Amino acid sequence: MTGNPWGYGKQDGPSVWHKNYPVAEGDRQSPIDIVPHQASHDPSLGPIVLNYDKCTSIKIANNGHSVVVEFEDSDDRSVIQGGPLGNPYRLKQFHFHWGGKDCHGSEHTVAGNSYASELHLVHWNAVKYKTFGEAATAPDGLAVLGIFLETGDDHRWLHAITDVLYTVKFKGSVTDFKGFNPKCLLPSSLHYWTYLGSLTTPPLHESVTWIVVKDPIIVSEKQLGKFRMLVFTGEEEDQRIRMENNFRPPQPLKGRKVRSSN
Ligand SMILES: NS(=O)(=O)c1ccc(C(=O)N[C@@H](c2ccccc2)c2cnnn2CC(=O)NCCCS)cc1
Ligand SMILES: [Zn+2]
Repeated sequence: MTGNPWGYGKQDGPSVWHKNYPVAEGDRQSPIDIVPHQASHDPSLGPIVLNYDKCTSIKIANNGHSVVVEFEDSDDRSVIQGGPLGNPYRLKQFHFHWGGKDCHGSEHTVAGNSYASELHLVHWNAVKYKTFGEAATAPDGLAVLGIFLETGDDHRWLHAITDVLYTVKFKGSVTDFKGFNPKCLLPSSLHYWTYLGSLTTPPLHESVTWIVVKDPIIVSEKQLGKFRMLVFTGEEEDQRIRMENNFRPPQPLKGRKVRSSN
């Protein structure tokens, strides 16, 4: 396996990604700092609709950048629609970004404030594109639902994930992970901000309609701490680099409009 093409360290982190991925300096990069009072309220923005009842989770994996739960996406069994979306988008995976301490870790910030972590539910436009890879390079190819995580009380459903993280400690490890419905990780209100952006990791394709939910979910410090026992490195490597601070900082808005649902 070739060396790490990109990462979050000094030598291979967000500040040098532009060298191999020039789109890093593009006009619709993510994440961004969301300034609520500058977002324009758009009454035509309907509610987000999640049809996850038939969703089929398959596995949980450490891909060397984050911990990812993958879903069966060969049909429209679990989709997101409504809001700014013109058609349903298929759930493919979800993953997290987090910090080394609770004061930072999210990718999007709100009026300059970071949350401890951010959950990304990644969907693709299977109406217009044949594969995820094709959709990932199209301007309307992907829709990512972002949920902030804040520390406080224990989150009863996040245990299903934090209790198995030890099985995917090393880069490249994968474990069966069936029967998990991510609807249990959403806050009660799905009021959101939405804007046109990009993947927040290389290849940084400008293909994402971002839907960032305003209300955070609350998880305990203990639960969040379990994400930090993952490592970026493979089991066979002699270096063990703790997986934390796997977030890209906010990028220039470049004149984009952020809209808010009610
Ligand atoms: N943070 S985010 O929600 O904006 C986000 C969402 C999805 C992807 C993604 O699917 N990336 C893979 C991909 C495969 C085919 C075409 C393009 C992109 C890829 C490329 N090299 N590795 N991967 C796996 C990967 O990065 N998976 C997502 C883990 C987030 S840290 C990346 C970031
Ligand atoms: Zn992400």
